[in-house]
Amino acid sequence: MKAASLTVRDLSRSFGGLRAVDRVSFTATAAKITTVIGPNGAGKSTLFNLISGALHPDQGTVALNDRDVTSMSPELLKCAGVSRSFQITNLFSDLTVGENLRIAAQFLEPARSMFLPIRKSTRALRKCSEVLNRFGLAAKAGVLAGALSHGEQRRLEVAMCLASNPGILMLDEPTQGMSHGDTAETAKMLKELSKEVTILLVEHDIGLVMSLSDHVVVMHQGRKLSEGSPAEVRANADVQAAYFGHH
Ligand SMILES: Nc1ncnc2c1ncn2[C@@H]1O[C@H](COP(=O)(O)OP(=O)(O)OP(=O)(O)O)[C@@H](O)[C@H]1O
Repeated sequence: MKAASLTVRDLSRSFGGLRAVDRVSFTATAAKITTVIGPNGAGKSTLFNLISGALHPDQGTVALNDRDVTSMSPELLKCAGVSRSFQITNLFSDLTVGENLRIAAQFLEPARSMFLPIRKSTRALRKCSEVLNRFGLAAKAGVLAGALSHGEQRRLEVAMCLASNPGILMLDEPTQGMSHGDTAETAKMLKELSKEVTILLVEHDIGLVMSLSDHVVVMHQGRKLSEGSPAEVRANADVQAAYFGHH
């Protein structure tokens, strides 16, 4: 799929009396990196859950290109082109790197291919080898996912998201727990990927956010406090007070 744009309008969700996400609107432009930031409890994960279908909004819409995808199940959203990785490691640790990718790429095949020998799943197999090479994992194809380093596991998660050929890739803290070197390498890879797939991130590492993002959405207490280029957001007085903690 070609890189898609994602537009969120007036999205809201409460838990009891708490408005975790309060009328948030923004657009993740096609083939760009948009990052959602904000202090703990700002509503970033809830927003991601609303967009990716894990939670239903009380109000508001989510559109992929011009198609309304509000409240679609995560499975249908994946068919529509939204692929999401999670903060928690989401791999089959007893399967090899290649097998994990094969499962993710099987999505590209018609359902009936489940009953055919694996070698007949040519699209999935081609995608696997492309993704293995691209993510520098080809030499590890036969290694159990559980035996990879933390950085490699996170890389495999992103690779698995991409194996379904999405139009938008949603990543929740893709560099969490990574070494400095792995973080830099992942940043480079994401920048490269963003030429062909729209990327929507939640990220805490503010240095990374500023160097990597094309567009930043700042949340605070469920609301969108500000949005703009990294430089615009950094210069915004409200953001400085609420997020960076100075006035
Ligand atoms: N399932 C839930 N039930 C009740 N309250 C919830 C639920 N999920 C989130 N909240 C509350 O909604 C608010 C926003 O939480 P959310 O996890 O979306 O914030 P966040 O910005 O992702 O925080 P963090 O950076 O710590 O992950 C918080 O006050 C949280 O306690």
